[in-house]
Amino acid sequence: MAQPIRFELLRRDGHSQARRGRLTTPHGVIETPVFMPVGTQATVKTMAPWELKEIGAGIILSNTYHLHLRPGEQLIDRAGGLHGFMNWDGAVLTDSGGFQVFSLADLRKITDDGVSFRSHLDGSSHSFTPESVMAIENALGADIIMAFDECPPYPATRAYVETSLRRTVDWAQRCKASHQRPEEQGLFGIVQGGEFLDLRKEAALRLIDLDFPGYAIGGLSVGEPKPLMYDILAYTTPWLPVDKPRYLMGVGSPDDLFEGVERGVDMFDCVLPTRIARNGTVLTSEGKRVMKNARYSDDFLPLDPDCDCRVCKTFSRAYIRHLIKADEVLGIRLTSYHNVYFMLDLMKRIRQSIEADRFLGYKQEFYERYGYNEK
Ligand SMILES: CNc1nc2cc3nc[nH]c(=O)c3cc2[nH]1
Repeated sequence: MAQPIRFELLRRDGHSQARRGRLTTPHGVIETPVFMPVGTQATVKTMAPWELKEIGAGIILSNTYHLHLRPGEQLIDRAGGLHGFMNWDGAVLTDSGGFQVFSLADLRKITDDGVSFRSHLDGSSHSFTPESVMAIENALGADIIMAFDECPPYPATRAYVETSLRRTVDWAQRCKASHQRPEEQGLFGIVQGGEFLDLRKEAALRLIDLDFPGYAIGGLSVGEPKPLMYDILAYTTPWLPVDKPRYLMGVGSPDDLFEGVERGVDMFDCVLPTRIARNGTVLTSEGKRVMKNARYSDDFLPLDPDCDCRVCKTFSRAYIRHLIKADEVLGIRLTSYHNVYFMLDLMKRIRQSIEADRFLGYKQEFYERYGYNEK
């Protein structure tokens, strides 16, 4: 059977788990490690698809939970799936909704069959099962779809995590059995197991038996201390197939990208760059800058003098501060555009550093300038 998703491992770093790879999808070739901008409701907030294209975004994420509730997968299916609806010809990955049900919906009830919940929008009753979520993701038409899983809260007891792990593996099997478009959409399994390393290993091995084209590491970036997230990552990735992509869900900030790549992660997604942009905070090579700060009122430098993005080549900090202070919509468009460019450009430099066998050196260099001095 033709596989819609193919991964080539191009180079392994000699001094860490970092990898340089290439992910071929029905909507383009993605260089890894890759950062995926988040487009929850079929839009990366404030950005048009042609802007995403011009800054080099190859793949974006959208959310099954949100799009099922509004406008509904039937409408999107009639529009030609997410690609037709958004008029985006790059790749799309959809999350499977489990995490959003637990982080957004009300009155959730979870059983071995699935989850029932009330919409956070209008309180209407809904239920997700592996089969119903596959039907939604098949209708949305993403190139990569996530299996329906349960992301345990942090902290959670070992007993709770064990039950939810068993459920997640059982649901992964049911997703695989009910996936209607396996030749067009690659289905990734999601490794759970909480903070319990033996359960992480069990989850990985049981999902590998189901042979997915890629594996996500879930249950992280849910409030656990970062050192714990990094330790769980370092333990889990070696159990996953070296020739398949590893996707760390919901991560992360610039330092998380370095720490994740160093521990063998190929794919990342995070709302951070677009979320902080909407309150006027920008990412730069010298750290974050809060543009509302009065110190920028007559600062005529670009947001980041080292950045080649269109915003940094066109506008000053003073102008952007004015827009943000005046609540002018152009303000958050410019900060969003710059922040997404920053994350994509950072990932490009990380890929180049792996190719040049200087990943750890580049990490140290970035940390010192950005202000994460490890000393
Ligand atoms: C922002 N942090 C975060 N976003 C996530 C999305 C997820 N989706 C499915 N399954 C997960 O375990 C999961 C964990 C996540 N952590």
